Formats: sequence, structure tokens, C-alpha cells
Amino acid sequence: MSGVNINNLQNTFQRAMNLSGSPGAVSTSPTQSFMDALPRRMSTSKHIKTLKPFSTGDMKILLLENVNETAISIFKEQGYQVEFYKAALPEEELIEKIKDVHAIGIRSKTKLSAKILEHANNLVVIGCFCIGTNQVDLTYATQHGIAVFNSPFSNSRSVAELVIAEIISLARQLGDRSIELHTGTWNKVSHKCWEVRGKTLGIIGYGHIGSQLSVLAEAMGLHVLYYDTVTIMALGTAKQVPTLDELLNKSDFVTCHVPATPETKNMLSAPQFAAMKDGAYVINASRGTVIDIPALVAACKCGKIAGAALDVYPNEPGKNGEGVFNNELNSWTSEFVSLPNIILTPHIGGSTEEAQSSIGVEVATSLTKYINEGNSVGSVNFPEVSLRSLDYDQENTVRVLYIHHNVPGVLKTVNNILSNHNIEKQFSDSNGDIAYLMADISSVDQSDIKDIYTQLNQTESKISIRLLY
Ligand SMILES: NC(=O)C1=CN([C@@H]2O[C@H](COP(=O)(O)OP(=O)(O)OC[C@H]3O[C@@H](n4cnc5c(N)ncnc54)[C@H](O)[C@@H]3O)[C@@H](O)[C@H]2O)C=CC1
Ligand SMILES: O=C(O)CCC(=O)C(=O)O
Repeated sequence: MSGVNINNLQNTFQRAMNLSGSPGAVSTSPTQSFMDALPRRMSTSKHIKTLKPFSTGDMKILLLENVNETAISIFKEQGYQVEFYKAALPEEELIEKIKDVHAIGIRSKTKLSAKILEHANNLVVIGCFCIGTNQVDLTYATQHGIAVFNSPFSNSRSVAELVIAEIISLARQLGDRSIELHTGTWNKVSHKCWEVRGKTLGIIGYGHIGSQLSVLAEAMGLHVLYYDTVTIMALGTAKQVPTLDELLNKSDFVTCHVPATPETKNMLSAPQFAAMKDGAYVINASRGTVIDIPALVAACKCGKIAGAALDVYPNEPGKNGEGVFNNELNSWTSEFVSLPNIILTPHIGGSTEEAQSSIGVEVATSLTKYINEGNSVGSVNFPEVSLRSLDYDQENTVRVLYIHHNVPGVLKTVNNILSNHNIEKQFSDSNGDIAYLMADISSVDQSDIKDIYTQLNQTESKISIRLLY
């Protein structure tokens, strides 16, 4: 374990904030003199009042999978307790750890299934420090009032650059030549080695990554075709084709940039490989479910496909180490690695210093805003709700965050409870079955807070509540 704990000063700060643990406990606001001692650290403007959660206890964040240092700094800066691990945790350990944390930060390896999440007694928010969110049971999270954030495009460029490298590497059989020379074999050949200029790249999924790749590929003289379920404006001279088959028939290189969904599972399988040009190349840096790998192995063996570059797999090891990528993990492993012109990388599409550091800042900032202010803008599963910050002089104002089932009559019930106070501002939005109400209410005495909490907690439609002040 490589745990990182916040220092004593930050613990002192949390205690001074008196964020006592039990859900029913009433805590008092920090004194003005204490806040005066800390304004620069906690707030970007001296006029903005820094809100802190009520009745959540010390804010505990579990960070897995080597989430970037930039995120750790942001959380520590807030005085949160941070526990950090370089790898994903085994299921049993994750279940233990998740029991009392308020936030968790993961990348693509940690599966936050319902089985895991049902142990998360205090979890308020999940941060996916990556693009994909398929590793999280979003339905369960939403139904239990847990907001999920990701970083929608901070690593797109890194993935696109990796794919460019792979296009040239496959066309020139670079992987094989390099392995041969590492083992002393000099094999100077040009047979079936090609320039990429003038060839056609077929991009499946023309989103952030696919479209970025399109621009880079055209700069190298490739023609670009793309297939997407929605109509998307072509960049440069790229051309959208109406069917996957048309893309497969016409492309020399086929690369996948779609999310993992039921529709994209085994999107490239035996019939699709058969539809490709003889000697075409296949690239997948999206998700391991998108390509039927045994079918790819067969297509490579018979020479239909001249090479493939994969970054993602149906099963991936939870941590780095020798011998972990084997037949036990994926039954086709040894057969596949023995084939010529196969480039395999360990899910490193987004693994650059630039991408990781900006993802760290982006997701940690989203989580902090959600924890401290209730701001859900950018969440992948919640309605996007935010209110402007409170000013320092708004001493007796409480921000109510009320996540509830999206059914008629809720606002009436909630506003009845809040009606003894002045509702200064309020914003509510819904997304399918859930809705999120945020309200700032003033003229609230400390003694009222527990009462408001208790009354809101008893409402039928409540999923979860937080009061910030
Ligand atoms: N290898 C790695 O390290 C990384 C992998 N990824 C993966 O790449 C995927 C794509 O990333 P972005 O480009 O940022 O996503 P995006 O959401 O911007 O683009 C995805 C595109 O795929 C299209 N699409 C969805 N279903 C489709 C279908 N059935 N057929 C055709 N098109 C379909 C969408 O309309 C959209 O235009 C992510 O979902 C993630 O799983 C992302 C980052 C790093
Ligand atoms: O860098 C990672 O751990 C995951 C990258 C990825 O696949 C994503 O962003 O969706």
C-alpha cells in the first residue's frame, strides 16, 4: 500500500470545521476568525464564502489506479483525507475501503458494479479520471444519488497520436523488425511494407478522438472515411459514409473509436473482417469489447488482415507486472502474440504526462465543486445544476442539495419545509427518473439546520440530501 494522508494542519482544519460524523449531528460553521486565517487557501475570491458539507464527517477520498499527483494536490488543498493506491484494488479490499469514503477516484480498471457500490454507505461522488465510464454501474449510481464525473476530452489527443504511430508501424511492420533486432536478427525487407500516403483510413466513431485523428491523418496524406451513428460535420476533406460496410470495403486501415455499449460489442467480427480489403489493417484503442478477437486471429492467420494494433482487451490486468497478460486472462493470448505484425500495448492510449495531469486537474476540480458547492455541471449521470456562490457576509445561509425521484409534487413538499426561511435562489432540473434541487435559504439559525435536515430526510421522494453552509 502506498497511502498518502493529509497532514496535521489539514486534519486540524477539518476538526475546526466540526464536520462531525453521524448523519443527524449538527455542526457549527467555522468562526470568522478561523476563516480569516485561511481565505486564500480555500477560496479564489475573498468575497466568496466557502461552503462545507454538513453532517458528512471528515471528507474521505479514495484514489486508485495511480490517479495523477495534480488531483491529490487539489484534494489536499481542500483539507480532504486522501488515500492513494497505484493499482486497482482486488474486489474484497475495494468493498472494505469503499464502505466509509465520500468520494472515489478511478481510471478504467476498477469496476464499480452494484455489488461493490451497495457497500458504499457514504459515497457522494465518483470521479472517473478518464473518458470511458462503462466501468461504473451508472444506473445504480444514479438511483442512489451518487454523481459521476469524467474527463471527456483531456486524453483525446494522446490517443489520436498513438493511433498515428500505429498506422505507420503496421504499414512498415515496425513491431516485428524491432523484436527481431532485439534478438539479434537482421531482416532488411521491403516486401509488403508500404507508405501511408494515398491510402485510406476508415474511422469508426467520429467523436473527440476520431475527429482529431482525422486531421492528423490527412496531414500525412491519408484519405479519411468515417462511419458514425450520428451525422457529424467532416473535418478537412474527410467523408462520412452511410454504412459500416462501405467503410470496411474501401479502407486500408480501420480504426475503432466508439464507446463500449451493447451496440458496439463485437462490432468487428468474422463478417466484418470478410468485408474488408485483402491485406487491410485493424486498430482498436477504444474498448476491448468492440472487437471479436478470436475472429481477428482467424482473419490474420488466413492473411485477410495484414496486421493489427490493439491497446484494449476484453480482460485487462488490474496492475502492472510480468506474466499477467496470459491465456488465463484471455484464452487467445498465446495464439495471438505468435502471429506476425501484431502490436499490443497495455491500454496506454491516454497515458501521457500531458493527458494525465490535465485529467487530474479537471476531474478533481469537478469533484471539489460538487462536494463543496453541489455544482453538478459536467456530470455524466446527473441533471446539471449550479447556483452562484454565496458571499462571505451571507452568514446564516444554508445551501440545500436535494436529490429525489422525478415525480409530481416534490417541489411543493420541499418548499413547504423551507418556507419558514427566505428562499434566496433555487434551481431544479431532472434527468430521466431523478431530479436535483438546489436552494439557498437565508435566516437559518444553527438550531434550525438539524430540523430542516430531519424533515427533508422524511420526504418520500428523497434519494439523498446534503446541507452545505
Ligand atoms: N485507449 C485509451 O486509453 C482510451 C480509450 N478511450 C475510448 O475511446 C472511446 C471514444 O472516445 P471519444 O472519441 O472521446 O468518444 P466520443 O463520445 O467523443 O465519440 C464516440 C463516437 O462514437 C459514435 N458511436 C457511438 N456508438 C456508435 C456505433 N454503434 N456505431 C458508430 N458510431 C458510434 C458516437 O456517435 C460518437 O461520435 C471512449 O468511449 C473510450 O472507451 C478513450 C480514451 C483513452
Ligand atoms: O488512462 C486510463 O486509465 C484509461 C483511459 C481510457 O480508456 C479512457 O479515458 O476511457
